[in-house]
Amino acid sequence: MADLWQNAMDHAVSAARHAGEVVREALRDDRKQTVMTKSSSVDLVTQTDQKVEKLIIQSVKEKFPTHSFIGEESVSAGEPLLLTDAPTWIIDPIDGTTNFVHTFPFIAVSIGFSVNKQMEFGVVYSCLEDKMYTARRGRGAFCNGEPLQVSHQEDINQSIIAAEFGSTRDAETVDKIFISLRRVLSLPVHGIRGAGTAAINMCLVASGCVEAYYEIGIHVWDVAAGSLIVSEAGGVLLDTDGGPADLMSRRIVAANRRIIAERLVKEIETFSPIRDDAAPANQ
Ligand SMILES: O=P(O)(O)O[C@H]1[C@H](O)[C@@H](O)[C@H](O)[C@H](O)[C@@H]1O
Ligand SMILES: [Mg+2]
Ligand SMILES: [Mg+2]
Repeated sequence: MADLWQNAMDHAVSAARHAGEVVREALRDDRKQTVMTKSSSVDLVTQTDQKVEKLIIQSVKEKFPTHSFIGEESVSAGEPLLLTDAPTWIIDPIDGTTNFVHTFPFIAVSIGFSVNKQMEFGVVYSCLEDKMYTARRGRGAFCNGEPLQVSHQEDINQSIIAAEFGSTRDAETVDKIFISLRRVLSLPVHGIRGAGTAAINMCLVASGCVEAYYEIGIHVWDVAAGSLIVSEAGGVLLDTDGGPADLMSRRIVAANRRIIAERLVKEIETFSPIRDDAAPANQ
């Protein structure tokens, strides 16, 4: 049977690689980046985020004019965040913008692709590591062409967990984040790490470098591509309440094994940010 989406995935890989060149070029350009803010004073965006997203979307439209898009910076500029059954490109042009602004070396271009609301492929390009993570539904996950396999560890006390502080800094949210961190650290676990980008955290789960990653506050574009890379590497995805993963819920647990995911969920002080598919406030 002809593989309908391989051509689209090949385009996603070349678009992500080109986007990575634009990111590296911007880092080499010593003219000061204009840094803007979105939902909070620490939720950063730059002209490079916006430029990269436009480049990716334009290149896709030329080849796949009927496809739909959910792009982080397009949504921020007012485009609807609507996931339909249509072939949809779910794009985070720079995942790890704070890292980009500070040249902290974990910066990803994340491109997920869904049809009938099911991920068909995911591409995450770690620009400074030159690592191209890819997954095609039912066909495994890879990094630069090498197969990926999650960790075999089933004891959370022998695990490293990835977590992030996010960009919401109100006292109530910060308290909940620290309650979870304290509980997880005190299990104890071997360590807690954070790359500063959800997409790369998920690729670290898929690579077997960390046993699990969790976060509350992310968006669908942060995790769409990484979710397929994790599951195709043999991993498990849950919501932070222990239910099935829901890419629009703004909550994610990605783990190597269900036993690790479910043990982790017991320690997470979960809460519910406004969903990505919630009706706009002014309706
Ligand atoms: O805004 P970008 O695209 O950099 O995405 C990151 C979020 O900004 C962080 O709050 C969040 O904690 C994650 O790091 C996420 O990847
Ligand atoms: Mg992001
Ligand atoms: Mg981003």
